Amino acid sequence: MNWDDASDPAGDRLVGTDADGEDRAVEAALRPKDLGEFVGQERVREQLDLVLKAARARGATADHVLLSGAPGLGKTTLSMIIAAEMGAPIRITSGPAIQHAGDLAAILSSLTEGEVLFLDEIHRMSRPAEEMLYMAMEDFRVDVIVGKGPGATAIPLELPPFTLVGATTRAGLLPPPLRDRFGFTGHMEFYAPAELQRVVHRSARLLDVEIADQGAAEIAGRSRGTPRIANRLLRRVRDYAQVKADGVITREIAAQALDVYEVDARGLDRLDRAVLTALLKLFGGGPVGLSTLAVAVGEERETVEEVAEPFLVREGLLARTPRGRIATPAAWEHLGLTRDAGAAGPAGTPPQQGLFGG
Ligand SMILES: Nc1ncnc2c1ncn2[C@@H]1O[C@H](COP(=O)(O)OP(=O)(O)OP(=O)(O)O)[C@@H](O)[C@H]1O
Repeated sequence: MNWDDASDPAGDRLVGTDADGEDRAVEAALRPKDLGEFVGQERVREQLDLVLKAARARGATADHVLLSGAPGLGKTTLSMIIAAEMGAPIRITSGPAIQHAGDLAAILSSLTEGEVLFLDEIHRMSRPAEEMLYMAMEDFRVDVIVGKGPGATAIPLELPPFTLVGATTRAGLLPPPLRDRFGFTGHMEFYAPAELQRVVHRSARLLDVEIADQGAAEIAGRSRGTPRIANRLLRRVRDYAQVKADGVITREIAAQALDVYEVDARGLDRLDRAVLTALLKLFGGGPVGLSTLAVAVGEERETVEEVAEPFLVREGLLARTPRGRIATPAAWEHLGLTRDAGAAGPAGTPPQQGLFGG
């Protein structure tokens, strides 16, 4: 799975990790503004706090920072916090937007002293731009090439000191020379339910929504460890609470609302459950090949592999083995099936363990 393949084939999913238009509109209002407000990620927060405090004490520009982690965990938010804590402006761009070294030169040469440059999906920059970035990060200088062929000349351009904040879904995707030029690397983890509960409470307060502790816990438990999803589910639950109740989000209201939206107690949506149900009911828990599984749920191979499976694997419900996909005991338990009953299938499909796994 390629986390960074932002073209999510099931992009309108309530539990999708990429930001949609509505997310973007609301996220600006929900972003924590300083490290104190930023929930969770204790280790990264503490380390970053030291880096920034030390830079401020020296009156220097902060070291370059690399943030790695899945989408929606708060990398953009943290980069804005870094700028705010340093009292510096921030410029936001992304790897795919920088296709030519010239694009990067234009951005770099217009930075002001101390400015934070946030480069999202930094691993998707073009190679020439990447090489230009090495020198810019290390020496605050770039060589702008003028002309072509034997007559081409490199004109050195001095840059003001700046802080690069790079974000990537996996630090391992970066070439070592780039990775080594960051003074600090923070790995963002998925959030624990209690942390997400705090995110939900905070967002509810900002959105002026009344929510009970158990209501926030119910949303948090279904948010797949991701604040972006928690905030999105909160908005849908708020709609439900307004239309079907008195606007207050209790545990029951949150559970009913998310059942309507087909996000189950563990955060699986319709697609995840379809994959798991097919694996259990039609193939006796596997092993079964990806293509067969995809046909069984009427989806593209890529959709099953890139959209549904990563979370199922992370949750320990499905395993990818050389012989095919297999369900774990937790999958049977989650769907309330037993091996024999499950393998019999809903419409009397014969058990198929022998055929597929044995
Ligand atoms: N630690 C946190 N505390 C409170 N809210 C958070 C936290 N992390 C993220 N959020 C909220 O989650 C939403 C998504 O965060 P953000 O855009 O920073 O994620 P991201 O990692 O940059 O995602 P992407 O990689 O897709 O750009 C924002 O609305 C932000 O307010």
